[in-house]
Amino acid sequence: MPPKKGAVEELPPLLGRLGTNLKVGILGLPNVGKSTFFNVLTKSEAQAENFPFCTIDPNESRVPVSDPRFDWLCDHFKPASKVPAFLNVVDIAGLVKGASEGQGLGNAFLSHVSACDALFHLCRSFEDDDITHVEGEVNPVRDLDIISDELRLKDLQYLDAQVSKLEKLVVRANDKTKKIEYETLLRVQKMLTEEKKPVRKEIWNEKEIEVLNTHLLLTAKPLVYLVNLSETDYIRKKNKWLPKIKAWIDENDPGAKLIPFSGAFELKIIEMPGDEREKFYKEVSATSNLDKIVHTGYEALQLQYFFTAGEDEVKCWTIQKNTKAPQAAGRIHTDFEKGFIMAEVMKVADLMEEGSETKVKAAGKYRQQGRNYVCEDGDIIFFKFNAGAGLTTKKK
Ligand SMILES: Nc1ncnc2c1ncn2[C@@H]1O[C@H](COP(=O)(O)OP(=O)(O)OP(=O)(O)O)[C@@H](O)[C@H]1O
Ligand SMILES: [Mg+2]
Repeated sequence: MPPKKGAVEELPPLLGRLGTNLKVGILGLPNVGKSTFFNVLTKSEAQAENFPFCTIDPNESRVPVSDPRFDWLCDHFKPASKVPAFLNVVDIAGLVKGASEGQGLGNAFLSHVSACDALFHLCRSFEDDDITHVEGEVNPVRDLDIISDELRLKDLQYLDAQVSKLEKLVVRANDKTKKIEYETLLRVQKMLTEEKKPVRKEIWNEKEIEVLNTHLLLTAKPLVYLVNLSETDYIRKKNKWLPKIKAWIDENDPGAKLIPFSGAFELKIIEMPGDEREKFYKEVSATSNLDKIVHTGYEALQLQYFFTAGEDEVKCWTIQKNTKAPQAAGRIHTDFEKGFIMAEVMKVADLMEEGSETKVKAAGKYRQQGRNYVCEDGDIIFFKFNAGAGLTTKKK
């Protein structure tokens, strides 16, 4: 049956926590360069020392997401206030083999992972005899196995308890309301045990996603692999482990992103004044990879943003993918969502091409969208809403 006219059509839910204040955690063995990466990323002062477990409490910071469209809008409107989008990043303590059984920082560590919505899985591919490796020698492929096993084992441990609780209700007490939950978790348990496949790799239906979103398993979190190279290897774009890491990903996490970077290279350029840095980039034919990492992390969180733009302010408003216009309006104020009338949408590319809002309108590219409009990344939106007493207000 076609949906009723004017009704809001439902889109399939996303796997993961609902909300816009999502964060990406930096995951890896001790002493692989997580805090160094966090520091260069956030230019903050979290401890980066040459000894395992130097980061005990998770450090959290936010990093602006660069966007030439945002820069162009700021240049165009010259607003008093400029607010970019941010990626929330958490530096987590190192995980060791056996963490799921309480080794190292064990469960405390895993609860920090659990609080994140996506993960940068960082592995060490730089040699340095002065920097201790908890497993003896550098071998990122073995390290990838250790970490992914720990996450899987932790999920299994959690599932064992949940499944036996649900079994009592569904099988013994015939509670039909818990049947889907029980069956979904059984399927996850089987998949993690027999195929060793992470939850994020399976295609789930809507009901299953609803169940999974009440459990938030560690292997359901989107993951981006970061390989920490020596400065020399990063510059020459070569390292003996890279093909092996790629092969490991193809086998264990096909389709996942792999981004090489170098903590040492990034530390060096962070100290340089802008013009010196540009000169150095040319000299070595390499540039920082941090921007790419930030964008990939933001995408892994399934986030995007729309703009509000005017002389007062140019601002990026973070929304989850598949967000409809009324909910996007609700990001600005709950009244915008409650009294939503329409969204007036303009594309940055059209504004760039035409030169002004008036010309975009004249060219017929300024669109009025209703409740079912799914916001697209980088839309410039003006919401019209009914402010309680029947008053129609247009708000930027
Ligand atoms: N690409 C690199 N090349 C050489 N040395 C590096 C590189 N990246 C990081 N290091 C060095 O490795 C050491 C460990 O780094 P860091 O403290 O960032 O690790 P960590 O993963 O946060 O450790 P922990 O789990 O103990 O918190 C530091 O001395 C750092 O300067
Ligand atoms: Mg650290």
